[in-house]
Formats: sequence, C-alpha cells, structure tokens
Amino acid sequence: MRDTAPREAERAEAGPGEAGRVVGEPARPGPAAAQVGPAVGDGAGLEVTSAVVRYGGRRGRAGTTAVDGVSLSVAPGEVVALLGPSGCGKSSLLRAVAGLEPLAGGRVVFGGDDLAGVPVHRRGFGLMFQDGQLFPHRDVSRNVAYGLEAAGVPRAERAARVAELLSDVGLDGYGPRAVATLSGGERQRVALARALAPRPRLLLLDEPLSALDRGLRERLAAELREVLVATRTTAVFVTHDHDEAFAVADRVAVMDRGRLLQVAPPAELWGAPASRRVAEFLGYQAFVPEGLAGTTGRPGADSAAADGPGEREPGGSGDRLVAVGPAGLRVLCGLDNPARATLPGLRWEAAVVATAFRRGRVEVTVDVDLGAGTERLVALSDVGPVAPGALVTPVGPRSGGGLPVTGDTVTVALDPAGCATVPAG
Ligand SMILES: Nc1ncnc2c1ncn2[C@@H]1O[C@H](COP(=O)(O)OP(=O)(O)OP(=O)(O)O)[C@@H](O)[C@H]1O
Repeated sequence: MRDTAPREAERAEAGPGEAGRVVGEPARPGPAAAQVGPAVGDGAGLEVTSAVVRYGGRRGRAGTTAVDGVSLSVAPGEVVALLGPSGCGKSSLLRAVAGLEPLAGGRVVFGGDDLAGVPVHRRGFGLMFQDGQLFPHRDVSRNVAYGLEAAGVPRAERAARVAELLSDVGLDGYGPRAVATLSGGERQRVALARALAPRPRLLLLDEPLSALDRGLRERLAAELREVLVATRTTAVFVTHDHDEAFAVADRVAVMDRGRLLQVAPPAELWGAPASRRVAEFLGYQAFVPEGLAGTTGRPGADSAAADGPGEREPGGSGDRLVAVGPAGLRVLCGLDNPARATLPGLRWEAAVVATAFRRGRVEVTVDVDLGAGTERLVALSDVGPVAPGALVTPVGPRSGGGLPVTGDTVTVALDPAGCATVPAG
C-alpha cells in the first residue's frame, strides 16, 4: 500500500470535486459521541457486507484470502478502528472500502449506494497514510489546499478553510512553512488537515501514527480523536496498537486472519473479550481455568502458596477462563499488605526475574505456574508509593519487606479488577 500511496492519495483527494460535492457544504448532522452504535439498514454511513479480498491465485496457485467475509457498519460521525496483528487483512479491507482493491465477494455500500464499479476518485473518501505523503514542492498551506484546488474552490474560501484546518490540528501560522522543515508529528498533522480539507464523507486512515515515537503517538492519538469528533468526520482507522485504537475510536473491530472476531466500544471490548484470541491480542497475559483461579469466592484465602504447589482445587465450570490483564497479577509482600486480606482466590509462589519502576508503579517480572506450566508474567507490586531512589537499594521480602529483588520467591494473587473472563477454547 505504501509504495503506491502518493498517487492513490492524490487520486482520492482529487475525488470530492469530481464527485460533484461542494466544498464548504454544511457538516453532516449528529455528534460522533452520540452515535456510538451502527446505523444498520438505514442507508446512512458505511455498510460492508461479507467482503472478500483475494490476492494472486493464478496458474494453479492457491493465492491469499486477505479478507474473508467481513461485515461491518460505520454510522455517520462514528470512528471505527480496525485492530489486529500484522497480516490479518486490515489494510486490505481499508483498500477495498477505498476502491483500491477489487472485492472477490460481498458489497461496500455508502449512504445507501452500492459502490461496485465506482472508482476511487468518485467515492468522496479521504485517505491518510503512515508517512503523510506530503507534496514536497508545496508549502504547508498548499498541501492542505490540494483537494480544494482540485475541486475549484475560490481562493478566498480556500484560504479560510486552510486556516481553519491548521488551527484544528494545532498548526496555526504554519502555512508558509516548507514541508522539509517539519517534524514527523507536524507532517502527520498537515496530512490530516489535507485529508479533511474537502470534507470527505468518509476518512480512511492506515496506521497514520505508527511512524512516530511512542510519546508523540499517544499525544497525537488523543488529538486525532478530538479533531475527528469536532469535525464530525466518519472514519475507519487501521492500527495494530490497541492503546491507539482505544484512544481514537468509538468502536474497535478486532481482526484475525481475514475475519472479524469482535466489534465493540473500547471499555466493553476490554471488559468482556469475546474469545481468548481477542484477549491475547488486547494484552491479557495469561489464562487460568475459572474454577482453578477461584477468584469468585473465599476472599483472603491463602491456599496454594500456603499449601504448596499441586494442592490447588480444580473445580467450577471449567468452560471459562480467567484472562489475566497487565494489572491482573499482584505481588503480595509484607504481612501487613492490605491486598493480602482483600484479594480473593488462590495464591501462587513465583520466582522474581526482574523489578522495574514504570509509569509510576513497580512491575515485577516473575516465573510462575498458574496451572498451564511455568510462564513469565508481569505482576504489580503492592509496595508503594515508591520513591525512585528506593530502587537503588531494593530490599527483598526475605529481609523484612520492601521491593522484591531478582531471586526472591514471592506470593502472587489475581486481582479481579485487572482480569476478565473469556470462553475456553
Ligand atoms: N498486493 C498483495 N499481493 C499479495 N498478497 C498480499 C498483497 N497485499 C497484502 N497481501 C497479503 O494479504 C494478507 C493481509 O495483508 P494486509 O496488508 O491487508 O494486512 P495488515 O493487517 O494490514 O498487515 P500490516 O499491519 O502488516 O500492514 C497478508 O498475508 C499479505 O501478505
């Protein structure tokens, strides 16, 4: 996708004018925040039905089915993230919606119109890519104005719209700057302003932030959402980063191997992943049979660690798993630790591999067998608040409390607040 993107972006952005839409027409009604659910069947927004995208497969070769029967609705003003591991078909689906890839099956409908046979530049969609794809010979203003020029918008109106967009993306006064003088984040903001300028009826974003460093990505993700909501833009956003998907989207569509596994608002997806695969992809780090985890009763019961390995009581349904999130495993240090009394369920003995102070909390990497063999997991330490200097001379629990150190054996327990349950299998 990236190799051909400049040409594709140009074609797509030239589109709105050719499609006959008047730049400067009023924004579509309805705030994004109020339109979380899909408007299925009412003819508005985007409707993808049973989409199939295939590559190759000529001369007796099987080829690749990149998108395998995906159905997805995006309501007007809604932002949907396509989230999934590399190669799961996110870009292929986006390209099919844009018209850059032919469908081998299914339909793409926008505003009630089937887009079969409608070329990229007549769909009225905007595209934005990973590396911005700015025109190097144009300054910032003329980059943003590109689609407006192509649509024949008068100069004064163009200038007003460009100024408005630069302000929207936090680049007031950047108009005369040469693009070569911009930072990576500034380039992406210009690319966003350019994509939004013709008021596309749908904005398609393919990993727009992934070329940026982590801190900048987090900031720009929040800003991107603000701009999309403020401009009431309907958007589909491709990413492999769940934090980014959660920060930007009203709903997140999780893809794997060409199929859609789950579509839900971020909090719902995080709280109730539909399957182990979805949970794994969201960052849940381990899975324990619900009966074995015992998190549903016996608060404060010190069983496994006290009784030793192999004494756990399997039981309960066995058909659901407790998915242990990044904050779902806790180290219990010190007898006066309040978590010891309040966390329900079993305790396990764990060998400390490393301790790190990260984002204001202590993360302890441990080797532990929660029932599926020894796994290397991250547990949060209850010791705190910790002054950064305390890490210089950490004190292990064997010497009477404090931070665990490499080689310690510690007790860990599940924190239900950081866990979810998923169907087994
Ligand atoms: N032009 C192509 N020709 C042949 N196979 C392709 C082509 N484009 C993509 N594929 C294959 O289709 C599958 C899906 O690719 P796609 O780029 O849609 O995935 P993705 O989820 O966007 O991945 P990434 O996050 O790495 O960009 C992959 O197996 C990929 O190798």
